[in-house]
Amino acid sequence: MPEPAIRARGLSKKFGATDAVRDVDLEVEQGEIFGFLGPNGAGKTTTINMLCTLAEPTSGSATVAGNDVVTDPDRVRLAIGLVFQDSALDGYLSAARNLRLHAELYAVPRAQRAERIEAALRMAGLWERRRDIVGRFSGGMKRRLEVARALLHSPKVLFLDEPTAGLDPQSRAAVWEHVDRLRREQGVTVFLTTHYLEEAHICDRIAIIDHGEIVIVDTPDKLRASVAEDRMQITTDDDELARAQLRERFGIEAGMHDGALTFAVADGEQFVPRLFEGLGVGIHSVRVTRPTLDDVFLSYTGRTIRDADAPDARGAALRMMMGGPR
Ligand SMILES: Nc1ncnc2c1ncn2[C@@H]1O[C@H](COP(=O)(O)OP(=O)(O)OP(=O)(O)O)[C@@H](O)[C@H]1O
Repeated sequence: MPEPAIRARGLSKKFGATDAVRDVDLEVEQGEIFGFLGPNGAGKTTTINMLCTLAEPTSGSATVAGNDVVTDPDRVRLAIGLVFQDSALDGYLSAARNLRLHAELYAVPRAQRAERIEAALRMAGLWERRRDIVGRFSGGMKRRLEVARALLHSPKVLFLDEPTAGLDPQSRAAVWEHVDRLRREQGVTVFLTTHYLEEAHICDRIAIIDHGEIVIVDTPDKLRASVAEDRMQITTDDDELARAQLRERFGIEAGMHDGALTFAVADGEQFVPRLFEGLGVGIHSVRVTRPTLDDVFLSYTGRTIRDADAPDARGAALRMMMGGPR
């Protein structure tokens, strides 16, 4: 087995009496896209900061690309790329100049700089705009440039903290496409946090963290399957007969909703061929709806991610009702 890209054992951080991160155990494989989900104050940034050597653990240990974050922080820093919520680009400089500065800072060998910068700009779709001042870029372009910059020194692990926060849907999609390509073409391990659950599908696995503790880790599919069954809606030649057949042949109780026979099964997609084979009634249409990651988040944390994050009074009231942090 290759060494995991990230390994944490009992990783904990206290701020005074606050347990920001409690006893986190994690293993992220090389080349994996790993998502870290949790409401505000759950401990995501503190965990990332410890893994990136920006904060020291109170107890426990972690390695990144095989290097210990406490005893070998310099090697960890060389092995990682960082993209945080706040832009660290210089808006007065051109895209290419921003990358050149970073390459110098990370001592990318002089002979390789021009080539790497060109490759990074092309990958980010910004080669044509390389001479433009970054201050004039859209939010999405800046974020793609930041990801490109974070990869210039060929890190093994890329940390992205809310890389799509505040971007419009089109720019968000472009950032994810970029991240996905990086993984496919360069095998980079990606550790990311996001508030947009619908975007967490890009992840191979997701960890849900709440009150500083990891609640569950699994693939998006398995997480969805763990909280609810798929919902199926079918229309047929004879819905009453189909309903009786579903009960008799499959042991399923179906109801009529919105003009369709509706029922729940564990794996809708696999059930479709069985349905066609065994129902014995002509089927006109089949619709399979899977539980969403919002359902998963609600089930494991007792809150929806948006309620939990809402800065308004309604969000605060909800959190109080649910016993969460205010
Ligand atoms: N420097 C600090 N001093 C004191 N408490 C802190 C500090 N940093 C974080 N905390 C506390 O630790 C807990 C975890 O915070 P953290 O920023 O890691 O959460 P998060 O999940 O990243 O939230 P967000 O989505 O808002 O970034 C919170 O209760 C926060 O108030």
